[in-house]
Amino acid sequence: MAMNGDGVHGLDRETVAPSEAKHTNGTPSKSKIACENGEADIHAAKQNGTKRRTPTDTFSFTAEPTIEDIRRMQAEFTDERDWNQFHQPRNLLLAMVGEVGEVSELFQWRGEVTEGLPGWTDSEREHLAHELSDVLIYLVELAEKCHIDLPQAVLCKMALNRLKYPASKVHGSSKKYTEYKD
Ligand SMILES: Nc1ccn([C@H]2C[C@H](O)[C@@H](COP(=O)(O)OP(=O)(O)OP(=O)(O)O)O2)c(=O)n1
Repeated sequence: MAMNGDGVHGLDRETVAPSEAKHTNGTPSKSKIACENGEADIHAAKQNGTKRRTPTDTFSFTAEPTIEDIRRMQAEFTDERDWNQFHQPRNLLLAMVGEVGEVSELFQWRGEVTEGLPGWTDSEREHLAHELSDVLIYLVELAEKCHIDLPQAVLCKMALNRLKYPASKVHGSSKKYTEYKD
């Protein structure tokens, strides 16, 4: 039986970056504070997110289904087929990686592809939409089966990314954070 929302525990944020979770004096670490501020970040992103791009660059998603909606729909799909018995974390991981391979196949041998995929046919776009959806569906179910609250984990990880890559420091550079000297 697939888990309902009650069975999915929230992410223990201290497991996201265990080595950084607390300073030795017991005060919360920067990363823990960053994770806790994630909720505020989402509102700021909603207000500022599209301002930095020109109108021709903007593309946005519809609001639904949410990640939780996707988790629930996939749980119903597997329950109806008695497939939960096959959907352990490792199998889901392998299935997801297989679907990532199918996405890669669509880009294979095309050379660089620019944003918006100019030149792709409707059928190629539809195929890509299907394969990307397969990846997302398996990713969401994998997170569920690992008891990772994916939306909260994403908020937390983005907050950590902002700490690791301050815009003022890395603007316009694609260097890995380990390449910065200070
Ligand atoms: N045991 C399974 C089999 C399928 N699916 C669901 C999740 C994916 O969204 C989709 C994957 O189906 P396929 O394995 O048939 O893969 P494709 O749809 O990519 O078909 P193909 O490999 O022919 O492109 O169906 C699932 O949850 N569990």
